[in-house]
Amino acid sequence: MAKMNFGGVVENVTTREEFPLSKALEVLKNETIAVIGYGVQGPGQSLNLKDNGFNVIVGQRKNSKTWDKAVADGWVPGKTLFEIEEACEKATIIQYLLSDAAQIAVWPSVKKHLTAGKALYFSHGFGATYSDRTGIVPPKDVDVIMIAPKGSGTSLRRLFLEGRGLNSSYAVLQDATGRAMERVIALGIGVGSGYLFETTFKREVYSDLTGERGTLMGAIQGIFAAQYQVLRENGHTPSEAFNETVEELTQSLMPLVGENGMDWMYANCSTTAQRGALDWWKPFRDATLPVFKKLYAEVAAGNEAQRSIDSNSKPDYREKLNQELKELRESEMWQAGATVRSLRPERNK
Ligand SMILES: NC(=O)C1=CN([C@@H]2O[C@H](COP(=O)(O)OP(=O)(O)OC[C@H]3O[C@@H](n4cnc5c(N)ncnc54)[C@H](O)[C@@H]3O)[C@@H](O)[C@H]2O)C=CC1
Ligand SMILES: CC(=O)[C@](C)(O)C(=O)O
Ligand SMILES: [Mg+2]
Ligand SMILES: [Mg+2]
Repeated sequence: MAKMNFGGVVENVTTREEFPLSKALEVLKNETIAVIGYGVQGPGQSLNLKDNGFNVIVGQRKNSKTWDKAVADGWVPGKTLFEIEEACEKATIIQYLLSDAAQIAVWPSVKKHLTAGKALYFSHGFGATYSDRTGIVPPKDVDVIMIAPKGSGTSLRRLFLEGRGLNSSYAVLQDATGRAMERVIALGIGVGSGYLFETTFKREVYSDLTGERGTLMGAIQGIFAAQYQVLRENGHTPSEAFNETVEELTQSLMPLVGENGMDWMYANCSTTAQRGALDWWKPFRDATLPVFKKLYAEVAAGNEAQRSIDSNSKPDYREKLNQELKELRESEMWQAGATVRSLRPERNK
């Protein structure tokens, strides 16, 4: 474990240099890892583990779309692909990668197979932190660990194939075997993490729920929609409004931020833009600060978790979500976006 200085605060991190793949393979050489669920994280983590040489099987409901997807991805029924309970029985490490709501419903079937010395692995602090709402209370004689990749399972796989790696946080909630820490770090390296930073289950779920509702997903759509509306109300065309709100950000400016930070992106824009951005970021911060404070309080109170459990446990939750995504897709702004994307020269090759 290395100590790294993050803007003046020293934290524990683990990199592939100090914990190479060879060491991870050694630590887990006698383990059978069962990845339960084949939605978004399941494919990314299981395929990366397999390509890295670990002993991994997949557990998924038969007669489901994702069972077929697992078969198409090369998992073999009866050999490396099983019904959930069968996979849990064979496993020494159970990676519980069902949706957070489904984890509640399936918990009794998984718990049954959590015999002494096994490890229960999550990719989110949700189920165990909000145990009063989820009923997920692991037996005392198993390790309870977490690797939470900080991004979509789709990116986890894509970056792995490019020889890069998404960062993940890790935590140990219960160490029954004395091996929980080496198990979790080895798994973090195995699933293809770029580096690992330390957290707790509670801190992970509070920050993750805040981030996805905030700047990563919710707030960004909100601020896009507000600016687009103002531009349209003032007579700007959809193409102009979309370009000045979204396209320039995703295609030109955000990649620069990702590469070298905000000041570097600013420095690569006009002095006119720099003057304005440096003046206006603070009013935007001040306007949104109360919303972020409210959001965090809702997360900490468990209300966001409860809302997600309630809505995603309904039988038609997928149809409802798809309907809302469709409304977003069919809004003028994102329809304009579809046309803008179709005009990117590389799409016409
Ligand atoms: N989506 C992502 O990229 C990320 C997800 N996570 C966490 O990883 C975990 C897995 O999330 P996702 O991959 O998004 O899950 P998901 O929503 O894609 O669902 C995973 C699987 O659950 C199965 N499933 C749903 N309901 C079921 C039921 N009642 N019985 C049996 N199986 C059922 C689906 O068939 C699917 O294979 C969650 O804890 C999530 O918070 C963490 C980081 C990013
Ligand atoms: C991709 C990710 O890490 C999220 C946004 O937190 C999630 O999918 O839950
Ligand atoms: Mg996340
Ligand atoms: Mg999340």
